[in-house]
Amino acid sequence: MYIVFEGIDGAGKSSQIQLLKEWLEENGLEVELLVEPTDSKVGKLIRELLTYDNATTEDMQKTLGLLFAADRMLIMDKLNDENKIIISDRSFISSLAYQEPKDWINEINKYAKKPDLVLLLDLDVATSVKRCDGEDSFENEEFLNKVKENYLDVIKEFNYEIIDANNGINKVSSDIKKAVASYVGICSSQIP
Ligand SMILES: Nc1ncnc2c1ncn2[C@@H]1O[C@H](COP(=O)(O)OP(=O)(O)O)[C@@H](O)[C@H]1O
Ligand SMILES: Cc1cn([C@H]2C[C@H](O)[C@@H](COP(=O)(O)OP(=O)(O)O)O2)c(=O)[nH]c1=O
Repeated sequence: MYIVFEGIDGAGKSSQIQLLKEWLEENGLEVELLVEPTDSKVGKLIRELLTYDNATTEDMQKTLGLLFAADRMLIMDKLNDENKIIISDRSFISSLAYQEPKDWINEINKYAKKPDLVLLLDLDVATSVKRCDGEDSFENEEFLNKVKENYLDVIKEFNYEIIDANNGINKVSSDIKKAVASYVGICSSQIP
């Protein structure tokens, strides 16, 4: 099963993925974690470009779109293991939310595997900017407002759950577990 966490910067994806992994493993399930951008040479180049002031320009966004698409192709083989639950921090859905135009992003990602479940951590943009260190040029209210709008549009094409990420960490984790339970055969009555 391929579960993907999506959301704007600082939504709580990394924190929640760790809590979900622990819970799934306590329930006897094998879990593997992935993250995009990856730690490949392509991923490292992406992270460097994200710190450049021109990262949000149309030309650079097209370059980033191609680099993100290439970077995720490097891990596509890991997504076919049906004996594990693969949880990824981001996917090509991030490209649909952050980059554009949408039809081109879909085309260059047409070989990317579609997630079985997308968990969209929906956070207020002002809170996101407060939580982030401002290193990436994307971490500004104007850009992230557009990203948040894009997420709520593109997500409808997938099997998804929207999680209110403005709550405390334990409440968010409980909501995520309740959303995931039926997909992985765990009884949700056990979830506090
Ligand atoms: N529910 C929450 N309430 C308050 N702070 C949170 C919450 N979830 C995460 N944080 C904090 O916000 C920051 C970003 O969290 P992180 O899990 O790294 O988000 P992401 O992976 O989406 O960027 C971290 O400092 C983390 O401790
Ligand atoms: C995977 C992906 C990430 N991104 C952006 C989202 C983040 O701003 C940045 C990833 O940096 P990261 O530090 O991982 O941010 P976060 O903790 O919020 O995930 O790259 C895209 O623009 N397109 C993509 O396809």
